[in-house]
Amino acid sequence: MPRYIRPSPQGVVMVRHPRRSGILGLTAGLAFLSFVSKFSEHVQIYKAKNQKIKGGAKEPPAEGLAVFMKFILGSTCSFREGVTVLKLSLMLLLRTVGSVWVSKHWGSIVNSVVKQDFIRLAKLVGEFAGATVALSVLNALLKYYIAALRLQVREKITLWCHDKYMRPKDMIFYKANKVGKKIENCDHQITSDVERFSDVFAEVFSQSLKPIVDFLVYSVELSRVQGLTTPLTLYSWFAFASCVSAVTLPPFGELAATEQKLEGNFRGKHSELITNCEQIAFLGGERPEKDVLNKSFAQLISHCRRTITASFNSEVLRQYLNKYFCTVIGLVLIARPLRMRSKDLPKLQHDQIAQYFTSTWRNMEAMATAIQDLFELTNRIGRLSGFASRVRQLMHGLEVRPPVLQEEIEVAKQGSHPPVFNSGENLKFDHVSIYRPDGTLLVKDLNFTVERGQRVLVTGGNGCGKSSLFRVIRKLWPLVEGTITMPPDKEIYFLTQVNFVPQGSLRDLVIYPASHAEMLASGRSDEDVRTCLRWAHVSPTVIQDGRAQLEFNDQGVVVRPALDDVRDWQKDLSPGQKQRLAFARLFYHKPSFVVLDECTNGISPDVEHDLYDRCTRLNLAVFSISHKIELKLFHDRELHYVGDLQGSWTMMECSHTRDKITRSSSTVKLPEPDKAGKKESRITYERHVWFAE
Ligand SMILES: Nc1ncnc2c1ncn2[C@@H]1O[C@H](COP(=O)(O)OP(=O)(O)OP(=O)(O)O)[C@@H](O)[C@H]1O
Repeated sequence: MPRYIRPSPQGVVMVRHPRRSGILGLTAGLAFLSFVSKFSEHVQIYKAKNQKIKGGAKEPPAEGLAVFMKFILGSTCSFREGVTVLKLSLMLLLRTVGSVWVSKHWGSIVNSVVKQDFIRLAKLVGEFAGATVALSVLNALLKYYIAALRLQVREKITLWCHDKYMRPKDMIFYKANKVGKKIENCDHQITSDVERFSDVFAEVFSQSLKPIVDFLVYSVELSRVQGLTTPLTLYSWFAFASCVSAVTLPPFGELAATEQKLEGNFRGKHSELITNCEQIAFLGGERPEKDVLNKSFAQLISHCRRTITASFNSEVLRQYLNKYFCTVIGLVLIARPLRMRSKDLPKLQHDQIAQYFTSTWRNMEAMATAIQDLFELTNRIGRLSGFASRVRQLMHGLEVRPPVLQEEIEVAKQGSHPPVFNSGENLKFDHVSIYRPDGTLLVKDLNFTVERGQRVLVTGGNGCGKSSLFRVIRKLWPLVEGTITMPPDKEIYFLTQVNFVPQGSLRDLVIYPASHAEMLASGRSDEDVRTCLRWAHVSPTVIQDGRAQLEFNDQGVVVRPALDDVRDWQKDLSPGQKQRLAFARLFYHKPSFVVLDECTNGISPDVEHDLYDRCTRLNLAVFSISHKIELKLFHDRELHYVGDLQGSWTMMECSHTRDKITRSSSTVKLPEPDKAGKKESRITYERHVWFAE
């Protein structure tokens, strides 16, 4: 029971030993904080576990927020972020000190008003006006450091992800999206999930530090003025209220993670629409595609609805217990020292009571807000742990790719043809078998050699594994069995069916992935680039008939781009022009071996033939994958995949040249037997053109 009410330079104090009470208040405050942190963590883990069990999943989450944060921030953040955190903490501390000063000053102002001491009032108001300038700067700095922390964390995590995603030679960007255990909507996770995590992290950090600091400062202040009874009563009340709210608290972490997943799916559907918009437009697919978009959006919305409904019950209780009923308790606590003081003490002046009431009420209000914010943090921390678990999964998925075809490789290692890559002049296959990432055999026991300058046509039915052979050579898929001897990676060049158009100038399109500076450093010039464009029939220079091979109409103006021109090539170039540009790039790099994977579909036969001749003149070993049998004329041998379950294949001569006439022939199956009952027909091609040496 308070024995004294005495004015002091720090305001009206109601206890005999204010300093000792303050220290006890601090200790009690720290103990309460530790309870709050353990409580939130346990509630989240318990709720998530409950949710998983209800949802039928086997495993409860093994790790809490602390482990996620240690992994994410420990792998990415550094000294710079540490300094920002320190600065932010300092600002938060200073702002709380400022708020305590405002409470006390307010008490003094009320005291002067009640006493009608206008000279003192003017002095106090003047002080208030001056000191709050510093508080304004402090608030602005606080916002600045929160934004800076958010940006820095996002920057560090995103760059870390880019480093792993685009790690040279590992091709994680391909494997994570195409092979084995994929990372779902990887693009969305790197762009959106990381951003959301950084936002919520900075928010939680700033909003958790403030209530913690406020809570401790006001605990000390209230204990010092009123004794331990007031803070302990408030702690007990809030602990009780939180236990009650926890029963209705939804698993915010799980809900936030699911929401992000559904957001990613929804965005992925829009991306698919953009990628395939032309095909869909030709097919008139608006209705089914709209259904796909709406279905994905409906899943997202219904999840969000479930989340807000789940929050409703807990919110009603929290509002009443933490906000309104708490005011009732506060009023009882504030009146208690006045009501219970000893009769023998001197009578209190009105101004003293007004000062005591104003500053204590403000402190009490501030502490109650701080405690409420601490429990409110449970929601925010829940959301943070949801985002953190997704970012952690993403980072883990980028860092550690689960092995593909491991069992098959282990078996092969015990046999006589373990998987080996050797380096050598020619491309050589010794007992090589190709498997799909799911373990299906595509080709068995390939044995042949391709020397520089030789041309091999790879044929076979759709999906029999023609392109897969080259995925293994390029190490996109693992080699399971046999030895591949090959020149260095940079000596083998791949032109794929779907043409990729890099960004940049026309020159960049040809020299990709080299930069302009690298081109100059290697002694190559723009003239080389122009020559390659001409060889590939895509030169912007008028050669004959007043037209250039590369020209297009831009709003009524004929554009023939210069090498330095940067345009939206994806839009400006037709599919055939893109394929020709890919050949210009090939001629620029002049590798020893080139794989042409159905990359001439949009090119007219005269140009196609000239491009093949050019490859021969440049002495490139050519591997062509094509269904066009007339291309046999441009190849020496044919590797044919039978497409059976045993992975059979044949290798045969496919053209011969005599008297400057090249001939090739194929036997094709007829759709139905002809009048004579023949089921097959033989087609022969001849080529009389002979290119100048
Ligand atoms: N990333 C992948 N993961 C798993 N399977 C794949 C992957 N890419 C392709 N496949 C499968 O591997 C098989 C062989 O594909 P591949 O592209 O080599 O066939 P192809 O003979 O080149 O066919 P086409 O003539 O139609 O181009 C197909 O069944 C295909 O569905």
